[in-house]
Amino acid sequence: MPIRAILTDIEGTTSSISFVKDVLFPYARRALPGFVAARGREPGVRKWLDTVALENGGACQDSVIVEVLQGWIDEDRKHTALKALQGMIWADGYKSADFTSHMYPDAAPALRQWKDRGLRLYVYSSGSVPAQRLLFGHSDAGDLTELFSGWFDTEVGGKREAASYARIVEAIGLPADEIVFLSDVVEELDAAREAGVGTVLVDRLDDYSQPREGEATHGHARVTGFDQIAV
Ligand SMILES: CSCCC(=O)C(=O)COP(=O)(O)O
Ligand SMILES: [Mg+2]
Repeated sequence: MPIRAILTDIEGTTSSISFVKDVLFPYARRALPGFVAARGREPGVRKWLDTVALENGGACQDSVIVEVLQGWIDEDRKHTALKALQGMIWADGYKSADFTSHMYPDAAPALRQWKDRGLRLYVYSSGSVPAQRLLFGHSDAGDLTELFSGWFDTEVGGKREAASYARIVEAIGLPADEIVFLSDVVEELDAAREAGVGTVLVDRLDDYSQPREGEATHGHARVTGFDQIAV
């Protein structure tokens, strides 16, 4: 079956886990109290703060919501409300050039080559769609946003649920077996495979001290960089 689209994860796949954990998360954690104080009344922000409050028993002070969110950052919770708020906070960091996003050296050349060959490229990450656009728009390899035909976050569903990939397949409008999903997380690849999508485990040795080999790959094709992916 010819491959006509690539769907890629971000953290641990195009970009290092340490960039997300050591740069993005601490930035959001530090900026959160000021962000909520300054913008907490904006409807687009309030909606997510209220979602967090509801999950913590209902109405509570903003200072409590901030503490809950900071706890979630520490736990690396992939909660849609947290991810939406993080994306808004990171916008300031990228705009003021506090950081650019990490791209593995093999990622941007491969994405460009696949695009030039006529493949359609999509992103599926736990990071919100605005955060994904920021990350690819301010990467070490320049602005890569134009390469992508679509963006998906957890509003489509969790990354370990087959139904999310079925929805993405529907949105892309190609047969599932003409799409390949790239990720560092085996459970995400299992869910994609259940939906009929092709899978490649991107096993970044800088991110994972133990290579996932043999049974640990759950039978997914395994590469250590995008330059090893033949499509
Ligand atoms: C794109 S925003 C930064 C990454 C992030 O917050 C995150 O949770 C990434 O998870 P992924 O699904 O890309 O592994
Ligand atoms: Mg990942």
